[in-house]
Amino acid sequence: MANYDVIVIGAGPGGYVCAIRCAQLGLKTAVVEGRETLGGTCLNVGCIPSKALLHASHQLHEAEHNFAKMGLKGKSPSVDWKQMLAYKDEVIEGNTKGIEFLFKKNKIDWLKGWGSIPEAGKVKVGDDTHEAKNIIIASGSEPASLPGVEVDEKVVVTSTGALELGKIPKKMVVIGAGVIGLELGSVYQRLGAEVTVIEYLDVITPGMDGEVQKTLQRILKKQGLNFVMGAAVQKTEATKTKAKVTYKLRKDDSEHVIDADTVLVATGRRPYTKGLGLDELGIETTKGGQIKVGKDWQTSVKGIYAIGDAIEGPMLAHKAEDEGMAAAEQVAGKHGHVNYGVIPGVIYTWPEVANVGETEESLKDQGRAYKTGKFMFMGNGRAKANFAADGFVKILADKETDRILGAHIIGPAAGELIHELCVAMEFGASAEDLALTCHAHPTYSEAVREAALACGDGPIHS
Ligand SMILES: Cc1cc2nc3c(=O)[nH]c(=O)nc-3n(C[C@H](O)[C@H](O)[C@H](O)COP(=O)(O)OP(=O)(O)OC[C@H]3O[C@@H](n4cnc5c(N)ncnc54)[C@H](O)[C@@H]3O)c2cc1C
Ligand SMILES: NC(=O)c1ccc[n+]([C@@H]2O[C@H](COP(=O)([O-])OP(=O)(O)OC[C@H]3O[C@@H](n4cnc5c(N)ncnc54)[C@H](O)[C@@H]3O)[C@@H](O)[C@H]2O)c1
Repeated sequence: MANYDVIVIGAGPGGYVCAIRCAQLGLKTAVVEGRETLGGTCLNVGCIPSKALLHASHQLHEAEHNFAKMGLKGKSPSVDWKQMLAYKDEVIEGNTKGIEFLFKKNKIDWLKGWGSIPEAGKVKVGDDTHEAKNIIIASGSEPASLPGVEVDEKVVVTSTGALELGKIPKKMVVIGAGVIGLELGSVYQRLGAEVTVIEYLDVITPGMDGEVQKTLQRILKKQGLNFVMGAAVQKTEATKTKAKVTYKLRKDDSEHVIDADTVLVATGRRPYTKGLGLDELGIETTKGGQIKVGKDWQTSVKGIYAIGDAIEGPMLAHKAEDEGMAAAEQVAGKHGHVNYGVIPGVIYTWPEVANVGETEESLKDQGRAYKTGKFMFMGNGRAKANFAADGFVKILADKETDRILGAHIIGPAAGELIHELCVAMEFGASAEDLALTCHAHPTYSEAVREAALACGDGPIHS
């Protein structure tokens, strides 16, 4: 069979980006993918379809809540669920076909099927064994399971099933107030479902800045999402059309039961490495099943690398992409680099939430002296005009040097605004550097500048 410089296993954002960079660097490259389409979890059942449904349902929310205020009167649109799903599928197809085009353009072979690694330097796909000087595992992740909860992807679903429900449920229970639970919970709440989110902890979106957690939960509650906090789900019992969810409140151990048409299990994801032959190869993994890698993304076996959701770190598409590019550069004899301190996270609810770097909590834990510059979107003219004045920008800077250490945004276009702060942090900028940069008016970005001003002598509009 063919000989390659590199075979990448998995065509998600980690794998396909890695393969394109390998090809750009002159390496003969193939990608093994078992799915029918390229793009992995992100393009097929993750980032892209969920954002399509968030976009569509947000338009409905705007029509129902804000159009009349602007003088746009008349009946709000009704929901044609089949058409909404068709739109979502078209978006997926456009994106996955786009990766096929990029593979052809970069002369990357797609080896169709599920791959395994019989020994270093060899990848088996079906009956064929291919040789490769380097192998990069980018096999991604799958939804974590929950004891007592049996997923049928019809009534009790993971995010995958939730992206193609037969109909909009009247009552939905979401287990887990993490990113998936809040994004997809918001979709169905906007489309008319009564959504209850059951969360084990006392806060939503663990790990995020505490003030943002509280603000987001308050806003989502106001939009109509119900929360049961500090509750451990014990079991689900499903028929063909309904389910009962039993949970225990941690504070008093009392047991409660709630009914739903659909139960979304969104309690995290775990690495997917089934069938690769890791144990036989002696590739070391963590207790959580992540493949262990060194600073160059090489595993414990020489010539075999791993990236993306299959290794440690945040399970995010852009983190996987960055590792894909860096690993490709390592393989090509260059110096790949990922700055793990500047990986943004975005939750695509309305308002959006975005963060990068340290939180107040992590800085306190480190005992590091910091200052906070905060600006409410209420003082931003563009946000007020667009009914988007909920939320704030918060910048955390070193108390002595003024260097930006982290930023937290809840508000309109937070997922775009955060990148100004990422670039600033990459360049080692101070809050004053941002505060002295002219920002166009009227833009949401002015709120970022005002937060930077708040780290110094104070913002203008509050
Ligand atoms: C509902 C949802 C929404 C999300 N939204 C976002 C978001 O908005 N932003 C964000 O940054 N992240 C988001 N994520 C997370 C994001 O999808 C992942 O972090 C990202 O896809 C990881 O990329 P990856 O390349 O490591 O793996 P994956 O995308 O999981 O791709 C791995 C690929 O490898 C293939 N594969 C596995 N084993 C083999 C094998 N042995 N042989 C052949 N092929 C194999 C799989 O079929 C799969 O296609 C979301 C996830 C979900 C579930
Ligand atoms: N916008 C984005 O970037 C985006 C969107 C979707 C998914 N993702 C990625 O996908 C991954 C998985 O997302 P997720 O939302 O499933 O996981 P998550 O880790 O974000 O959240 C899981 C939540 O479930 C809770 N939980 C765990 N066990 C529970 C139980 N028994 N009962 C009640 N609650 C329980 C946790 O406390 C946590 O709040 C995340 O790592 C995320 O980064 C990212």
